[in-house]
Amino acid sequence: MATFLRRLAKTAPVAFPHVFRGQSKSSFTSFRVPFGAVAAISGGLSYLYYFNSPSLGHLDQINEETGPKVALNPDKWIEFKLEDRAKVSHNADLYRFSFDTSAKLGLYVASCLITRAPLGQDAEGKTKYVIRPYTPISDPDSKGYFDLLIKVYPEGKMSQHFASLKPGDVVEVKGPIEKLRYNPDMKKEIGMIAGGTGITPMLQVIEAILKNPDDNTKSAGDATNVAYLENRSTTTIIEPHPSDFGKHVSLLYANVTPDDILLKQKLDALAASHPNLKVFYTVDNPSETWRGGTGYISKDMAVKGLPSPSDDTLILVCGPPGMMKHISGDKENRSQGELTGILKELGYTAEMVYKF
Ligand SMILES: Cc1cc2nc3c(=O)[nH]c(=O)nc-3n(C[C@H](O)[C@H](O)[C@H](O)COP(=O)(O)OP(=O)(O)OC[C@H]3O[C@@H](n4cnc5c(N)ncnc54)[C@H](O)[C@@H]3O)c2cc1C
Repeated sequence: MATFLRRLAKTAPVAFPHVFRGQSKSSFTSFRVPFGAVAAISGGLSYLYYFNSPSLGHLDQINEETGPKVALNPDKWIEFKLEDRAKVSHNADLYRFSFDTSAKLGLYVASCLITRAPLGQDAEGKTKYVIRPYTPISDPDSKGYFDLLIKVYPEGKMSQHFASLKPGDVVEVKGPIEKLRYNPDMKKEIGMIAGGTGITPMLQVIEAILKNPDDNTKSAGDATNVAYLENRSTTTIIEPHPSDFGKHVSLLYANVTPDDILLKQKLDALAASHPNLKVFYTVDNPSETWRGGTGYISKDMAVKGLPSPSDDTLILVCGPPGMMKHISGDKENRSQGELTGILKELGYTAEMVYKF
């Protein structure tokens, strides 16, 4: 685990006087990865649930006869142990959870999971829970661990719960929750628009497209995506899946300030080592040295940065409600909702757009 943190530290542009909450047995290394501070994604799943009858499963309930050994169960809450955590920015933390090292998490690209935490008791003395979805940023093929990157809200019920966790604590998780099911033969041109923590599902898709199926270092036990990226961006020639070969991916990523950009160094290194990936950043409040775009994602940015409307184009959108309204219209309950906003005005159709 210390290796994980050390490697992650090396990707950081600036050393940061870290504050690790809680007590860790590991010897942490200071690091900082800029992280988006745009309001967290909200949507159909991002509301408060209260449950009174917990149905808790355990990792030993994995059924090895039904297929590959996976840790997640869509019908049971499973306890996952927090292995380690690290401060990523002024308001975001990276959490690594561990499980049976011979099992995969059971996530596919792109999906999320739901977490729940006890939140007091109801009038009858039964436990109430807060439930929130999160999108792991670790490789779905990794065995024995998964990583969550979570922005902390001062009054946020679940993010404050995460902020209080220390290694050894457990979190109850259920999933996967199906979102877009990516497959290499889907579309040739992939465009992405993300705001703040909306980058997390995009990372899953980007990594799936750029992934080399023969490269075993990707699933090495102690390697995060970030650490793996560091290795492969300097020493490894990437051979994409045949159907992903030549696929173009362009990402427009909006944040409030340059320091809020999540995993910028990782995205930059991926783009530098993969000519078929283009990343464009825009921020509301640029610094004096900022060289990216300024302001909300505009029609002009979309025209220049995204693949044109076509049957072979897919545009993925994920961000806070205001951004979704501006870009594509928000989701409605659990459906995609009507396509509106600048994507509609630019000639994209509902079939060409997926809202996370
Ligand atoms: C599919 C999906 C995937 C997601 N993946 C991620 C991820 O990978 N990482 C991540 O960080 N987030 C992710 N999110 C967002 C996440 O689910 C939570 O919404 C987020 O962490 C905030 O939850 P919370 O309980 O901490 O905050 P909440 O308690 O829901 O509060 C959120 C904010 O609203 C404010 N607020 C709360 N109640 C009120 C009120 N009554 N009036 C005014 N303001 C109020 C709070 O002060 C806080 O600022 C995802 C969301 C979705 C839908």
